[in-house]
Amino acid sequence: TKVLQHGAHRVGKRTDAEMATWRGYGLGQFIHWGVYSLFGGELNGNYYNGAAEWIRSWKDMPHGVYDSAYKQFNPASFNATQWAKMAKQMGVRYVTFTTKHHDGFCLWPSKYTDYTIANSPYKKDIVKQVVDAYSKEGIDVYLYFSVMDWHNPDWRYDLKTKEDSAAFERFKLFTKNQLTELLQQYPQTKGLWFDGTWDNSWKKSGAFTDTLEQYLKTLHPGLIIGSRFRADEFGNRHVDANGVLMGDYEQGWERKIPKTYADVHGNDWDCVMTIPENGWGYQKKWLGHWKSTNEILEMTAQCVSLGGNFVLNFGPRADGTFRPEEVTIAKEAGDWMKINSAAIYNCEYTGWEKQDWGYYTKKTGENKVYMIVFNVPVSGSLKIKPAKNTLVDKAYLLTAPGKNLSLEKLDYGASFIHVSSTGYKQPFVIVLETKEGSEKSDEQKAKT
Ligand SMILES: COc1ccc([C@H]2[C@H](O)[C@H](O)[C@H](C)N2C)cc1
Repeated sequence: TKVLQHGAHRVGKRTDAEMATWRGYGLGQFIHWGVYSLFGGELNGNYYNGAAEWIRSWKDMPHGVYDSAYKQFNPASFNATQWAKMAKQMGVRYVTFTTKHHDGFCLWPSKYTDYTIANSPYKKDIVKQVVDAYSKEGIDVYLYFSVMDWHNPDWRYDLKTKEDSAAFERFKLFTKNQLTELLQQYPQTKGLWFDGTWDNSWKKSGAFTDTLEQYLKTLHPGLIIGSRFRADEFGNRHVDANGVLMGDYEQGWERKIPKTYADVHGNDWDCVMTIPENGWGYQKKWLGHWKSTNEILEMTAQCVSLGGNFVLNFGPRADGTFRPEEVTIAKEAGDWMKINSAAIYNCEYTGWEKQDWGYYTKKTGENKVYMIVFNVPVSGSLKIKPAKNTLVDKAYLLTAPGKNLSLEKLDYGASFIHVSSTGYKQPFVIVLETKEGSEKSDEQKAKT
């Protein structure tokens, strides 16, 4: 391994209480809201076929039109308490909210630029309202912050000239100042979700990113920052030149979910996902497929079964209301979570051999394994194969703890659990209470 000045300063997961809380969230909400929500991916009847929050970069969008649109931002229907209650009902345990996206518009009254909510017709501090309302509902708040800032004249994609470097020095100070005011104004914040850090200018600022991350964690002990923030002194991102993760969790799972446990490399991680195929800000027209509640529940189970969290994005309209599809998904997912969240909250990877019927999760620190069943085979026989030296003491439906299900022993330490093979409209959970021990062979039994 190389000796790095600005590589990872920790190998392996964080072991503190704040990170243990993060690890147990299971389900989160992302919210993208800003000036881009006014356009909803459309201008003069034409639709931008990229992600709606990127519409300023569309060739058909005059920068002047976009950059003056904030003068129309006045969300009359915005009610942070209603947002937080919808999220609470859905069963999310953390929310990540856009304070400033790539367009540079600040949803808090930043002292370091005029391009903020304070100079919009709405005037009031949106970040504060969101932080306060979600914290009041017991949902932890994380703040999304885009380093790349298309509005700030000192932003640079690369550092080619002395002038570039002089401008970027000013930009780095601007960034540090804005992050300082976010942590000081909204101290309930549990972490920062960085974006817009893939350009050469940032990759060439490895030492700065290291110093800044340490400064932020000194300013706010326990702060959680993922692997999208740092660069090492060679411009590596996410993992340093020695292949060690730089950040408190792997933050690369954007609209994709790891296939196997090996893919997560023993890191903490979460997956951030859109309901439509792409697009995070409000889009008037969702192009292509958008996910059903059962698909979203399956992604949630899949992530938790591989030791991660699942974070679903909502893109409210400029007026502060949500699309009917989003309201429905929050309600339906919440109804399922109300009954089944034991299999999601504070659960982790079991290491048992994955079966076709669905996903295993394990309650952290307890001898309880959950089967989250999505695909009942035509036989109605659910095969389970506990890890070595683990026996199943009893099995029962999470919704019927008094009625033990019968386990038919098979060879090689496997068993069948027989359930009805029809009539399922949504996933269900079977609880397996486990104990240490190994299958006694018949002759072993005969001896005792
Ligand atoms: C270059 O491809 C990108 C760049 C940035 C993104 C941004 C989205 O705008 C959204 O904020 C998402 C969380 N982020 C990764 C998505 C794809």
